[in-house]
Amino acid sequence: MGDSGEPGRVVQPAVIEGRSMAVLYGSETGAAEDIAGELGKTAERLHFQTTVDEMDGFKLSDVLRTSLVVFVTSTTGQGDMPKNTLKFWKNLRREKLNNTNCLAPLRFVIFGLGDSSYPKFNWAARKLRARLLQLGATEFFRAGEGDERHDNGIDSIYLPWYEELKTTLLADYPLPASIRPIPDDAQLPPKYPIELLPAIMNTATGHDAGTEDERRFLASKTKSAARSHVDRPQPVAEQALQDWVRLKATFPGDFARRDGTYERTMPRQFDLLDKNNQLSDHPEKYLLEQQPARVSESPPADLLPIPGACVGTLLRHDRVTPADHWQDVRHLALDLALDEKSYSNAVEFNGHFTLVIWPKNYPEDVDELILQMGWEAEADTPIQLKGAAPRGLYANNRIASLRHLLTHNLDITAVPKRNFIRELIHFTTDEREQERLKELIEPGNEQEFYDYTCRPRRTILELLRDFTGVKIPFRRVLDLFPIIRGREFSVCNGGMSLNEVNKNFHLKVEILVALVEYKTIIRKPRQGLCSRYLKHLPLGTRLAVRLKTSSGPNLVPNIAAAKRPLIAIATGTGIAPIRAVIQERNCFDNAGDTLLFFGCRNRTADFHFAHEWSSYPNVKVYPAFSRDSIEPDPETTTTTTTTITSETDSLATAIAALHPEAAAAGPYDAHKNYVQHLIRKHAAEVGAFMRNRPIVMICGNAGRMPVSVRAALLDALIASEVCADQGEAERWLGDSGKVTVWQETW
Ligand SMILES: Cc1cc2nc3c(=O)[nH]c(=O)nc-3n(C[C@H](O)[C@H](O)[C@H](O)COP(=O)(O)O)c2cc1C
Repeated sequence: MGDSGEPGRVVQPAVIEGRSMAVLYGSETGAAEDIAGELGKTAERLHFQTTVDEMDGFKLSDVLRTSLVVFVTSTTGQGDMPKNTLKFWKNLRREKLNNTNCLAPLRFVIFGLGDSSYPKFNWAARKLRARLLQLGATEFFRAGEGDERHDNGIDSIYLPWYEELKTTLLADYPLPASIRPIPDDAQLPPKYPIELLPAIMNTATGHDAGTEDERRFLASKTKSAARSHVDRPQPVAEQALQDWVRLKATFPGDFARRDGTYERTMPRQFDLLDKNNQLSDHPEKYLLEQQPARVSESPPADLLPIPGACVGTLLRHDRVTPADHWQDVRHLALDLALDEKSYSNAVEFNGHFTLVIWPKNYPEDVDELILQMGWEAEADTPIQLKGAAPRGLYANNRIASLRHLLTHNLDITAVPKRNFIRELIHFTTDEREQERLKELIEPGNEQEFYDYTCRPRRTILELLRDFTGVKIPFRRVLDLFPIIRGREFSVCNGGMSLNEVNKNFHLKVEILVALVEYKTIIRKPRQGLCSRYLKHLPLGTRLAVRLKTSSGPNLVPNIAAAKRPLIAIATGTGIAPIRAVIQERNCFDNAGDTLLFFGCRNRTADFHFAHEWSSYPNVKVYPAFSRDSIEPDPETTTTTTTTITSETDSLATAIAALHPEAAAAGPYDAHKNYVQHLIRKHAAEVGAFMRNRPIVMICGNAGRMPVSVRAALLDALIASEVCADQGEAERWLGDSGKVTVWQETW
């Protein structure tokens, strides 16, 4: 044990004059932030004085005072910079900096995170890199571009890039002969240590914790809290079996094999489930059991001090898919109480919003972690941060207790990242566990790591169950556990419907949420943290939420925009932003026509908002039911306003000429019924819209869907003779003077 009471040695990086590094990230959902955190730790081990921060937390002038800067940024929206880089980016783009060579002293490197199914792949990183070079900065190592579409996601490109970067840093920035890199078996000092405050006023009770009374009170509270952890004793036989299995395991291969066999035989993409509001269309991979996971006590309703948040009260909470449907989709409505300024900003915006919700952990999970880590004695004592709080931690400086922090702020059910596992090595004295943990993150073992973590979506809590020797010192929790991030949901209503609450400065917002629930072969059915939290939220619950304007262009800024034709293509809950935009457009007189291509499984199960479209005479719907009979029945389809037009022979011939292989199987891929097939089928109408400067929205599943939809739009442009060939069609679709394309896929 070190003198801090922690196992292992703690080594402070040396202070070496002129050796500093800033790792600056731009991140929407945390992937780039994780990578920045890992790079920051590596830099510390190489004795760089290191700062890790979002780009907007850093001034341009500070960049020049740092020896090396590593930029890590994802791309969002339609090739846009993430929100937490916009200030920095605006500064960098100032015209007066042009031709000044003002960044000549800067040595930098950049790693981008993107998704190649978007046409503007990794544009944020590319734009940033181009501007830095233009202003005279020098790249000290090659840029990297991670792609979510690769087999192991971003890691496929990132890991080799990271290893090479480390080697380059050591070679090009050698340490003085007397100083060696901090080895992996030594710990870095904590960045966000917390301390217990037994002697301060306990705000919850009003008692002075320093008095005899308070000490007794806290002691009894702690005791009962400790007792509450063991309210679910494990049957002896079950325990013995688990111990035996663990003993026999040659980890991690054995665990991974047992856990991964099933998934490995299925198509990939399992890791995509990590996204918000998303459930990829492969139910056979997660085989959700119909009985819900056991629900105990709900998370407490405390409202966190989230900047820019308002209080939302749950007005509506309906499951909109049948109980026997594989996917549980919820339609929620909240009454948001805004201040006057936020209200008028929102009303003036006219565009479409996202709602950010911060989920919480369930008390039973928190209890389990406390017991497992042996934190019973400290769990209910007030705590205080010793220094600055990590970004995104929305808590008062003086926090009610460790239990409170674990419930409201720390994501104890996240999928463990490599960095987390690396740190755990310091906190077990069991050599076999240390070996297993090391093996898991060793270069070359990426597949094992994926099979053990991402693919079965094993949670941190479950990992700690497998490594019972790990005891994390409570002072380190903020350094180890990820912070619970707000989850963003596309608001699915707009226009007049926002004002249905009828109270001053209140807005009614609705969201459509596909609950992320599935079962892998390891133990229990899984639910995303937010899905589990939302699923059991009773009406009337008050939540701290943030209403954000969506990234990218506002699609309905004025009447002229509302009059433009709209080609909307959605799958599943991707209908959410489209419904909002249709409602917003139809607040204006003579709003333009809409062609809506909507893909789902069944007319009766997940044709979301089907009954609503008939109230808009300017909206024509073409539904693609992938699991119903191949061709929608014209009779019943017209009742939902869709008129199936019979296509001309010449159009069919034109499509067949473009895709002879499909034509051989029958016209318009007759064996399939996805949105892209309907776009081709109705190419004449699509073409007519294309001639009139339409807005094109593509929303829903990421991956193949947007790529196939774009290919179908190109085909439609050619088949309808708007464009002569593929090249012209591509230029047409890429020309913002002819068409505005807006994509939101996840
Ligand atoms: C709404 C949305 C828009 C996106 N737009 C792009 C894009 O235009 N180009 C791209 O390469 N990747 C795009 N992506 C993919 C992200 O850059 C990628 O998933 C990245 O790993 C996210 O990192 P983050 O969690 O740090 O934001 C988009 C993702 C989402 C959810």
